[in-house]
Amino acid sequence: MIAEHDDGQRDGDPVRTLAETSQTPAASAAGVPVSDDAAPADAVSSANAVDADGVDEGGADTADDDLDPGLVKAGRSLLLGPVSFVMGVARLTDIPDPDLPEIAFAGRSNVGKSSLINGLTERGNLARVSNTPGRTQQLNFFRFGDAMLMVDMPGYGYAEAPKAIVKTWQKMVFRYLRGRSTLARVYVLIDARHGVKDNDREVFKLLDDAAVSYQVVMTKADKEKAAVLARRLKATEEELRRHVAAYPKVIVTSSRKGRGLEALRAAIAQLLIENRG
Ligand SMILES: Nc1nc2c(ncn2[C@@H]2O[C@H](COP(=O)(O)OP(=O)(O)OP(=O)(O)O)[C@@H](O)[C@H]2O)c(=O)[nH]1
Ligand SMILES: [Mg+2]
Repeated sequence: MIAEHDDGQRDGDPVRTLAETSQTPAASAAGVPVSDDAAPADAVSSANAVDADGVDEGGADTADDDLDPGLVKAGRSLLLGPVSFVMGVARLTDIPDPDLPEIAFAGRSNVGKSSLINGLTERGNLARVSNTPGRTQQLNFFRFGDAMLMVDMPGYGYAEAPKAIVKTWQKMVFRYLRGRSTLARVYVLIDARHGVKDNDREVFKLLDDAAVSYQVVMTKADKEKAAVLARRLKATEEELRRHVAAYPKVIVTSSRKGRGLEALRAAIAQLLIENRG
């Protein structure tokens, strides 16, 4: 039985404004609300300590408490503020003008990209989620005020769709990652149960070669025991040290349990602050 939310974006949908919160609009023209005491990058990643007591039992990561409050506030204001679906793109010639900083969520099919976007924005149906690998088949662009664009990407690797179609969209994913001038960071999602696979390594190499900054986010942490997760986290961070464009710290998340979302929001806010220079 395939469970999916079917009220997300559609091919060729008109621009669609989604639920707007009462929060301060994310973006003054400059982007993110800034705290004068913004913490260094490492403060954000310190939220990733793995709990010692087994599979995540739910609730936000307790280490979220260690985050810089200014960045957390900026991250919440940005990600929980107004967001609109801009368009779904099947051909690179159709993508929106590169007039805002952009972040993209990449990863193997079914790793949890669309779910993470819904978790980060607390909009259950912003991005389409499915048990079937290969649900997202276009580059889906979301706009956060005047602050940034976010892209939900089709997955790479195995997908339950005709081979020729999968090949076309995966080619587009790789070309987009290589050639988008406004791409501020790619979040490469890795399933906590599976760790880094060879097709993830291909993406790491592509991003290294293209000098596109990227950070690994582990997903579905609720599905893995804490001890295994801790080992996998260490191994992944060790592997990333060999990659020039990789951010050294991994953020551990569970969209299902809300874990790590505050840390990721704060990291995105910090990125935009840095990007603004
Ligand atoms: N247990 C658990 N399941 C999750 C989590 N995040 C996503 N899932 C499930 O994983 C499946 C795939 O999620 P999606 O968000 O559609 O994954 P995706 O990477 O966007 O997939 P494609 O678009 O097909 O590449 C769905 O059944 C989700 O409910 C999580 O944090 N924990
Ligand atoms: Mg998806």
